[in-house]
Order: sequence, then C-alpha cells, then structure tokens
Amino acid sequence: MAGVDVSDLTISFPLYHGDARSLKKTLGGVMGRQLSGRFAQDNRNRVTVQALKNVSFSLQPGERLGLIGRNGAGKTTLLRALAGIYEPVGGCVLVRGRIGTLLDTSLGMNPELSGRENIRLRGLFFGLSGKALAEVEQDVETFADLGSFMDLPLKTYSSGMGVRLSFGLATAIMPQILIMDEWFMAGDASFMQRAEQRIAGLVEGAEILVVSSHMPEVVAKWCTRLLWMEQGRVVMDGPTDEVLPAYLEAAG
Ligand SMILES: Nc1ncnc2c1ncn2[C@@H]1O[C@H](COP(=O)(O)OP(=O)(O)OP(=O)(O)O)[C@@H](O)[C@H]1O
Repeated sequence: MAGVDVSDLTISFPLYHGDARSLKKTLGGVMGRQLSGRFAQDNRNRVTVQALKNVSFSLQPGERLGLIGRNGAGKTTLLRALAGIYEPVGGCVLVRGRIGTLLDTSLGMNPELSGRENIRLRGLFFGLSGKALAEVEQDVETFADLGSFMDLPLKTYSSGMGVRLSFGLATAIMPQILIMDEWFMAGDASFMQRAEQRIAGLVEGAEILVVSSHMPEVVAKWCTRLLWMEQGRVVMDGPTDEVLPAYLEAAG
C-alpha cells in the first residue's frame, strides 16, 4: 500500500556569491536587520536560503494533495524532495510505493538519445520487456505525435515537443504515487484535451497524487486536500473546500 510520511522536513540552499561578506551586508540591508527570516548562515559560513522549514504531513492511499502558496513559498522544493531529487537538511521523507514524476521535461531523459531510445530505456528501467515494452512505445509514440522526430536526438526538439514526449512517457507507466507540477497542465489546447484524459486516467489509477499549483480551478478540480505554504512553512493543511477559500481571501 502506498504512503508518504514527511516529518520536520527542512531544506536550505547555500547562496554562492563572489563576496559573501557583501552579500550578507546586502541581505541585511534589504531586510533592514541582521541576517534573519529565510536567510541564515551555515557552519561553513555560507549564506543560505531556507526553502522549507519543519514541514510535516502524511498521505494515505486515495489522497490527492495540492500545494498552494505564493512565488517562493517552497512548493517546487517540496515536490523535488518527495521525488528524491533534494536531500533533506533536517527531518525526513519516507515514501512507500513506485513514484512517477511530471516535474521537468528533461528529468531522466538523455538529450543525446532519440525519443524512441529514451522510451525504451525508461521502460527497461521500470522492468518492462517484450510485449509490454512495445505497447508503451506505441502508446507514447501515438500520444506525442512527433513524426520523424521520434528517431532524432532529444536535443533537436522544441520545448513543446519535449513536453509531449515526457508527458506521454510519464503517463504511460502507471505510478502508485504521482508527483506533478501544474506546469504540465499548461499547453496548447489540443495537447491539453488529450493530456487531461491521460491525467484523469493516471490520477484514478495512482493511489496518491501531489500537485503544485497557482490556479484555484486546478486544485479545486483535482485535489481533495490542500497544503497552503508561505515562506517555506505550512500555513494551513486541510480539505480543499476549507483551505482554498481561506487562501483566496488572504491573497485578496
Ligand atoms: N536551487 C536553489 N538555489 C537557491 N535557492 C533556491 C533554489 N531553489 C529554490 N530556492 C529558493 O527556495 C525558496 C523556495 O523556492 P521554490 O521554488 O520551492 O518555491 P515555489 O513555491 O515553487 O515558487 P514558484 O511558485 O515561484 O514556483 C525560494 O526562496 C527560492 O528562491
């Protein structure tokens, strides 16, 4: 049975700068005080920005969680931590089940290989072979509709082509836990129509969904629960019909 347990998760990033002393001075000046708030200093004397601070929640099968909050709230960092891309600086992330991510079109793709080769590689990684692998290849080829680009290296694709391929691939193999950025719900109209059908199939099939979004209509449609984040912290966690009105009212 799939599940997610996040406890006391803290993630910070060092800010590299040619002159750390002047960066500290600038940040101190901007904030009108010594380094505080989201900025801190690590044990190597580097200025760091705290992307997540003591975030805790658990997800059970059937839950569809939406992450909402203003720019820089920490939504993308949390998605990436769930996907295992970022290591916690403090606390921990426990994920039970097979994860599928729709985060970054280039994630897990080799730009030197063709679309077809990338599909086969991903299929093999997921333990597919023979008929199952051929079915996934056919499914993604039909969805992505890339014509002869299917056999050209990914680095020759436009960003829209890259999205179609990676979306098709990520939605061809059913994950138990789906981690998704709303960015994948934006696209041209015909892509979106076909994409929605696949997302619906995936969301129904996946045991758990986590999606980050700025769009109230997206979370209202897809999510049963919302985590409202600000400045790397959880402001409110609850059913969509309770958190969304509170968030919209605060956003003015
Ligand atoms: N690689 C990084 N290096 C330094 N700081 C980072 C990095 N990634 C994120 N941050 C910082 O961490 C904080 C959280 O960023 P994050 O991208 O998670 O926010 P977000 O809620 O997804 O924002 P948006 O809605 O604008 O996409 C921000 O202050 C950001 O500047």
